[in-house]
Amino acid sequence: MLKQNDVNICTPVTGQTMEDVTEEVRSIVPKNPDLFEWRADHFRNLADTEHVLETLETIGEVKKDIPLLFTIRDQKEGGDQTDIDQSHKVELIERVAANSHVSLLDFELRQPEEDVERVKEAASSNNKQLILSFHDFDSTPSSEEMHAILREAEKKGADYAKLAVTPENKQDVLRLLTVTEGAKRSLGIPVITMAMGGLGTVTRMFAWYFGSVITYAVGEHASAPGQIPIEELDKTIAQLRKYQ
Ligand SMILES: O=C1C[C@@](O)(C(=O)O)C[C@@H](O)[C@@H]1O
Repeated sequence: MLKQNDVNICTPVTGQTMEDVTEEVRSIVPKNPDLFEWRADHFRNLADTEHVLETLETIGEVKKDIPLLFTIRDQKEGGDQTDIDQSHKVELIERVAANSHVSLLDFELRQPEEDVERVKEAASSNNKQLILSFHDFDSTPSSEEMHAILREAEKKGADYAKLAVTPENKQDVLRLLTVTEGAKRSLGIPVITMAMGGLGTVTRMFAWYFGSVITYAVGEHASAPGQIPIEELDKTIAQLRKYQ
């Protein structure tokens, strides 16, 4: 599964069709990510559950033994528009949770309480891990709020607490890193943090050093602002590792 107490590089997959998604995974495999994220909100045919499950099979055939994270990102938190409503989304996640190719699910902390509960139940009854995440595409909340968000994810039963923010200046970037370091010491679950956009790129390279266990990198296509290609991230991480 994922490396604990160490960084895992995750490459999102954003294709719109079964063919695109499968080809994307196939071409990223040689780049050796630690994890794939299927950002299924970009998929054009989510309403057809059987087609989604079939696509998981084709991903399974090409992804080697690299774990797969399944995410349908809400539009309010940076996702694409989908062809399904909220209740269909939760039902689909429940079906996906039972699929053997999927190891982890990502769901937003700010989704309706009963839906978070259902996704949590789907994850634990299928032995899958759950990331509860929070994205702020406008700003960086106060340090107290960021701590509270990560703690809330733990309280709601997440296996990983994730926080993505948008910095307006370098102080915001430093606060995110400080919160990461503090949360790593005080929470009982691992944290995943990043500051988005160019100002935050340093967190994609180095937040792991402060305790974040996943960093998202471009395999073929970016899924959020500020991600850098996996080949370059690999070198940067290796460089710090060598001398730390
Ligand atoms: O939540 C995250 C983190 C992310 O938003 C990022 O900023 O790298 C990228 C998304 O694909 C992923 O689901």
